[in-house]
Amino acid sequence: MKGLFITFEGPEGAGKTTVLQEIVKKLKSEEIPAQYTREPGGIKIAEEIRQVILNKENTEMDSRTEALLYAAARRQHLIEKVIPLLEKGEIVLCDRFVDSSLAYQGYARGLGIDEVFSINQFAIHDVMPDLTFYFDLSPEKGLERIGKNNSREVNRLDLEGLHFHKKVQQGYKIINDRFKNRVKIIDADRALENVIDEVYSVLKSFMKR
Ligand SMILES: Nc1ncnc2c1ncn2[C@@H]1O[C@H](COP(=O)(O)OP(=O)(O)OP(=O)(O)O)[C@@H](O)[C@H]1O
Ligand SMILES: Cc1cn([C@H]2C[C@H](O)[C@@H](COP(=O)(O)O)O2)c(=O)[nH]c1=O
Repeated sequence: MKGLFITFEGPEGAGKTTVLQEIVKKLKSEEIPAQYTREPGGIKIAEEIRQVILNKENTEMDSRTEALLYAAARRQHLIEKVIPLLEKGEIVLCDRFVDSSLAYQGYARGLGIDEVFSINQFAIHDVMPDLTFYFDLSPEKGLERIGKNNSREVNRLDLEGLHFHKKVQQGYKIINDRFKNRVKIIDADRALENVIDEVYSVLKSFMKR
């Protein structure tokens, strides 16, 4: 595929969405074709699956069901949106991808990183990101940031306790190590402008490689 698939990962409230949208604006201002998208979501069917997964009332959802729903949303999003854009040569910047499933469902929910990767292989068919930005921020600070954001709707995963979010962070450490060739760790505990500047500079260098 001709385009570039760039993913943004990290804990809740780390600043991924805010930075990602600024990066897309910067790329477009240089007339570089780039698209923002997100998981779970990005297209109608996957947005509908997102509503089911993140609905606060679905407290009875089984962990394997949760993992399969994320993988189903991922499959449809890849087929309908991501792969066609990559084939057109665009830069696709995606808010979360398979590493989220490995950290949240594989490690924090205890389903096993390898097991969750295996069900995702069925969904992604070896389509993996070219580059992943991991936004490094403590779960305490991330949850504090989203707590201050009144416009953000609290979802089912946000409501998990700090213990769960600490496990997510531990899971990401394992995954970042496993995929160190494609993961760039970004210190997200800085002024927003500094985070944007670093991500943009790493991305521009990557595009020239
Ligand atoms: N570097 C920063 N310093 C302080 N506040 C920030 C910074 N980056 C983002 N924020 C604020 O933190 C909140 C969460 O940001 P954002 O929604 O971008 O995070 P996220 O990583 O996408 O979170 P989630 O995965 O939970 O959706 C927002 O209110 C945003 O304005
Ligand atoms: C893709 C994906 C996401 N999650 C979790 C991570 C977040 O808690 C929510 C998504 O909300 P956001 O505001 O869009 O970040 O879902 C997950 O557990 N597994 C996944 O594969």
